Amino acid sequence: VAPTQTAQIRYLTGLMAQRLDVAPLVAQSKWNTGAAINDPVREQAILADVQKQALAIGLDPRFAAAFFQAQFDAGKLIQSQLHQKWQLQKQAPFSPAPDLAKDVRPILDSLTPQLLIAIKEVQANLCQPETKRQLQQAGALSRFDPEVRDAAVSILKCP
Ligand SMILES: C=C(O[C@@H]1C=C(C(=O)O)C=C[C@H]1O)C(=O)O
Repeated sequence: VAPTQTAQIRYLTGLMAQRLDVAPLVAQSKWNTGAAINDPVREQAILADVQKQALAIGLDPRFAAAFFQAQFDAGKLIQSQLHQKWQLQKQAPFSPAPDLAKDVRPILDSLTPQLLIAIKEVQANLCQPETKRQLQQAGALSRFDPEVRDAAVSILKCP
């Protein structure tokens, strides 16, 4: 396996992990405000932006959108698991709680252009036999549970 390919997969999965790490903050702020975990309006706004940015860097906008939808789904799984746990524990509101609009969404948005560059690099290698294994065994994603990992990674496959 070319070292550059390994480095590209590490870069991508590192960014995916950074994005998933934001999900507990989203879950906390939504726990406090009672806002729904699923926010289709926000998702559509991100996807519109993602498609525009993808076009600008010569990446297939449909692939970019499908990738981000998978990352939303993985993040929402983390949020649902946490809300379920907090319900059982009768968790009190978090204090201090992160503000979704001011503190949390800017982190997600700042990762978007980096993720787009990273998936553009990896997309070219999706049909190489080692890529699948490297994606599934990526160290950066190993701390998420298999369901979450699968939701995030399975979109990255040979077409
Ligand atoms: C992260 C949020 O929650 C959900 C997950 C999203 C994401 O991963 O970007 C976007 C919208 C929501 O469905 C949010 O509302 O900002």
